[in-house]
Amino acid sequence: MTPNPDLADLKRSARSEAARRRDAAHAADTGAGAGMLSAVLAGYRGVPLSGYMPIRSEIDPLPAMAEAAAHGPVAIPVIGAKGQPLRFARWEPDMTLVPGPYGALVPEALDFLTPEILIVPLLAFTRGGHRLGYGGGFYDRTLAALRSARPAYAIGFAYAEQEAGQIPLEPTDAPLDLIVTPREVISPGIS
Ligand SMILES: Nc1nc2c(c(=O)[nH]1)N(C=O)[C@@H](CNc1ccc(C(=O)N[C@@H](CCC(=O)O)C(=O)O)cc1)CN2
Ligand SMILES: Nc1ncnc2c1ncn2[C@@H]1O[C@H](COP(=O)(O)OP(=O)(O)OP(=O)(O)O)[C@@H](O)[C@H]1O
Repeated sequence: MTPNPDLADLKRSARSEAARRRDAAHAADTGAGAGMLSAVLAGYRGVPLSGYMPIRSEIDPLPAMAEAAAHGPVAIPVIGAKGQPLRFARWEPDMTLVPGPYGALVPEALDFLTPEILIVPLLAFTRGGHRLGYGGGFYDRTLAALRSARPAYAIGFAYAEQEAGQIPLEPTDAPLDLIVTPREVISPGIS
């Protein structure tokens, strides 16, 4: 696809503004988010789940992942190569992790699985289910690939302050099915 310089500029400035807002929310975090996420995930016990190892000021899903791991398989993302979908390696609380590309930790021993529910990190979201990430297109490619075979349920996990009125969109942006914040659970399309 021909790159669109205006859209790239818009996304770049949306990312830096969103990162500033997330940093401020992170500094004031009271830890309430993981409880909201656990309550949602309790409805899907035993379904293969992917979480993430938080980097920068991402909201921490680890307590909810640990609880889910007591009931079924949980994985974390592993970057194979730039421009390729993510892969997901089985995660257990207290397992040995090593630094992966871009600083996120990955399991030392890789046991890959296919998640059906994905807890998706983000910089900004809209109530309509649009998402802004770091610009690698990793989750967009991953959700597109997973959804070409079977439904994959994407749960955006974020601070309430990461909500944006609108996000510059590309045709390849994969929508979120649900958004969980420490304050509320948002079903895009139902307002
Ligand atoms: N915790 C966590 N783990 C994750 C992700 C994530 O978003 N959060 N990923 C989700 O994909 C993958 C890592 N992806 C990343 C992609 C890009 C950058 C990054 O630093 N990008 C540059 C800008 C690059 C550009 O604009 O071309 C930056 O933000 O400065 C970081 C992580 C896999 N693991
Ligand atoms: N399914 C796809 N197939 C091919 N290219 C894609 C796909 N999804 C995204 N891209 C490309 O990847 C690049 C980055 O996408 P985008 O800016 O939406 O990333 P992001 O959602 O912010 O990042 P991430 O998903 O890694 O957190 C864009 O140039 C986009 O066109």
